[in-house]
Amino acid sequence: MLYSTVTPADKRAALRAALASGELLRFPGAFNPLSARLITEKGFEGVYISGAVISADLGLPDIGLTTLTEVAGRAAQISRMSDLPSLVDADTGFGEPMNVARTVQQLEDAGVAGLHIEDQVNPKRCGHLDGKAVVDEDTAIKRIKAAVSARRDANLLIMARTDIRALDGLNSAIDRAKALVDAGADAIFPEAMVDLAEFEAVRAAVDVPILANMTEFGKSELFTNQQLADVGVNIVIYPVSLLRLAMGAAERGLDTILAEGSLTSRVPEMQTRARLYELLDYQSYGSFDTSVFNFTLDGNR
Ligand SMILES: C[C@](O)(C(=O)O)[C@H](CC(=O)O)C(=O)O
Ligand SMILES: [Mg+2]
Repeated sequence: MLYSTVTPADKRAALRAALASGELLRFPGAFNPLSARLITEKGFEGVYISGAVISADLGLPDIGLTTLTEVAGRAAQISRMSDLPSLVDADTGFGEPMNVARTVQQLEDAGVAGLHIEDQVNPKRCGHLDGKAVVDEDTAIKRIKAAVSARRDANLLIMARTDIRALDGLNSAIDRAKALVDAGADAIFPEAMVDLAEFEAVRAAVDVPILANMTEFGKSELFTNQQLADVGVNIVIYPVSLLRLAMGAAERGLDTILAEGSLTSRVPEMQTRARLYELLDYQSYGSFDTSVFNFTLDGNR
């Protein structure tokens, strides 16, 4: 009821322990706080907070227009809805290394268990689009060093994302990943890997957990959990998937009103009122005030 029963510090410790187990951790992207509850209830290991989703939610393209305040605010709203650890997309860190340091502290205060900072230039773009550009190694390292030195909880997971694969190939991605680990990164997000062999090569090159981004309509094939686990991937994200599913359903629903003059034919696809209330744990609020949950849905359609 109301909020997570686990403190951010405990979630960070739990994420560290889960990563140490070597099991593949599945982090679907929550497109709002309520969807984080669904992810939690279904038994996933973590919640991803996507920059692409936060941007899209505001009707903006994912090109670095969102502010640290907006991202930290959304990260806090989503993180507090779940007992699971959350991993937030900190894009390029919102500025120079000094800004990266502030970003880390703000996101830490928002209650996330980890965050990733990428080596793209600004304006950035989705890692699965063509025409990206990355900063030089020295700048990328400075971002990660700033992030590591700024955290107050040693368990906050600082993940370095490199977008260099799409520009300079796999060997450059491996070199950069190693340099970022040497700079203090706790984990690596090798963006836009094209096949499993590439994940395997990154896995072999670094000694820290690695993440696979199973975003749809991108450069990577959508590998199964088993395939990813077999090549030693530690975290898989489905960053925009729930938003895509929900928006697909919303669009079909709007078309149905236009075509049929009613949504009756779509009702079987909808989450019911009873299921929504269950997810909200509505009934528990009666423990504060017995007049809050004193109805049944028996008379409802
Ligand atoms: C993971 C990602 O950074 C995100 O913001 O969710 C995006 C996802 C996407 O745009 O499909 C990415 O750059 O891969
Ligand atoms: Mg992103």
